Amino acid sequence: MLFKKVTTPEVKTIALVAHDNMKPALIAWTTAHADKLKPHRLYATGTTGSILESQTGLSIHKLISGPLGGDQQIGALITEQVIDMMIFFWDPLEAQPHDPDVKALLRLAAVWNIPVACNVATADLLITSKLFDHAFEKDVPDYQKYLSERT
Ligand SMILES: O=C(CO)COP(=O)(O)O
Repeated sequence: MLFKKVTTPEVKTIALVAHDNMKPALIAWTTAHADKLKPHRLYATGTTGSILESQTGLSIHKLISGPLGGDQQIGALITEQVIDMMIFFWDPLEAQPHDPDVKALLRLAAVWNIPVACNVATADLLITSKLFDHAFEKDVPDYQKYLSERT
């Protein structure tokens, strides 16, 4: 795969997602960091977004609920390079009906070099990074080159 440099902007688009048993942890984390999150554009799967909005007062663009396709919507936004960062507290102790979608979302986040936090410790590291509020460069797949070499 050929890669190219892109700049992740200062104001980021951040996806927030949590499975049901992990929602309390995401609510607590989002509440604790609401001031730092507020300047950024926030997206979430349906239930997570509705709860976070009502509990934190943050404005959140809500997608479909995860089991009904929300994980796939976030994955699609990653391939369109809309999402810059993802906080996804998936449940390591309970199988989900949409496990294939969860795996697909995590795979696309890896393909597109998205910073992802799957637990509170990593989320804390990301949000306290000096790059959280600054632009930074990263490598992503160079789709135009990929296409031109295959056609
Ligand atoms: O299932 C999810 C992620 O896989 C989250 O979906 P909800 O936010 O709708 O609960």
